[in-house]
Amino acid sequence: MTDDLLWLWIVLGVVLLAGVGSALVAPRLRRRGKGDDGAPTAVDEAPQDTLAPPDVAPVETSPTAPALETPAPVAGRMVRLRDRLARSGSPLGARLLSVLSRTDLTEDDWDELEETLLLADIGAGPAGELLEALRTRVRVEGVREPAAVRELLRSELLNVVDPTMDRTIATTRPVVDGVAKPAVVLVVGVNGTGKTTTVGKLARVLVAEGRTVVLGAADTFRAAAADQLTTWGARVGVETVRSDREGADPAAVAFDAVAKGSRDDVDVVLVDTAGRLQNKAGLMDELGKISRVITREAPLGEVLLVLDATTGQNGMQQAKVFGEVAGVTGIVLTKLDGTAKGGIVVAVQRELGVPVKLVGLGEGPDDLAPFDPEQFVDGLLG
Ligand SMILES: Nc1nc2c(ncn2[C@@H]2O[C@H](COP(=O)(O)OP(=O)(O)OP(=O)(O)O)[C@@H](O)[C@H]2O)c(=O)[nH]1
Repeated sequence: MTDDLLWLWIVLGVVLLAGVGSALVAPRLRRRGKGDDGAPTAVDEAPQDTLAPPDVAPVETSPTAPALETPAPVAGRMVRLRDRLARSGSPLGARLLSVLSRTDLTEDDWDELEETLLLADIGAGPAGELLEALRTRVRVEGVREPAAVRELLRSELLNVVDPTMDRTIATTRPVVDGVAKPAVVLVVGVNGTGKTTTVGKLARVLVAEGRTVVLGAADTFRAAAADQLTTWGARVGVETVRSDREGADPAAVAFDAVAKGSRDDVDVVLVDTAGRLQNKAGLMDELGKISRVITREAPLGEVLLVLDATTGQNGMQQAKVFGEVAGVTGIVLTKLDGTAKGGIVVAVQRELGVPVKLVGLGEGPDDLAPFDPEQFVDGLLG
């Protein structure tokens, strides 16, 4: 009886093994050659790697993170602007100096000076003040020496640029109810002036100074703007908060960015916005909502208005609208490398009553400098 049972088990085992073996071998044969009817199967035509056994896991190729860049030091960047202004075709200062150095200045000479100033976009008000001051000093001091004339012009130009204005960017962290919040900087302006680029460059300036930063891509009008900003941030290890939906609520993105900045305990949150609003009421609504929503999470430390220096007086009207609706606290004058008309610095400060704090000097990642009136005037004088 026991022997019979043993044989039964052996026979069952052999049958089972034969079944499993053929089940494994048959598909392999089909893969290698033909189907049952000898015709090539769909599997034959498939690329070889699709036949890998399921227990071989696909290799995860995570995208290689870009190597982090080290932003250039901030000190000395203005020197580059000074040199560029000085080398530009016909520096404002050189023309002013050539007229001022004439003996016995006539009314025609003064008219020529005025015209030169107006052509440099300095604006009628500041031009009048500058000429008045120069007339008085030339009459009283009777300056003739080229070096003395230069010094006289330098000090009067410096006066109209106003070295007393506070040009620091408010990036000191505010403390609310005993908790340190990130300093929030909102960047506004007409589209194409260089807002996104400026936010990216400013992030690099802050990183160069050892600050931690989060970016908010609240320019939801153009999906590419968020991509552009994300790339700027990634290059220096800075995260960007964005919405994947084009046309998403910019205030919601701004809020999320500031909330993330608070959670991550970062020093500064920079928020980029869109500038494509059709009318003043729409602009006021959108920027008003962004500011209100941000301040629920942290105080708004700075509102920077980005202006394109090459648009000269034409950009002033738009600048004024932004100035009225956005509570601007500082100006970023971009593309100063593309104009010899440095006078716009003076005009825009006068029109808006706020200082130029940063200037754009080119398309390079570190072509943004804290504005320095003395270096600027030296550049104008050539
Ligand atoms: N030469 C020069 N070009 C600049 C400067 N700043 C920005 N640009 C260029 O200006 C162009 C527009 O810049 P963006 O930063 O995209 O402008 P934006 O205001 O964000 O534009 P929207 O997103 O359309 O609202 C880009 O080609 C920048 O490289 C600067 O200081 N000098």
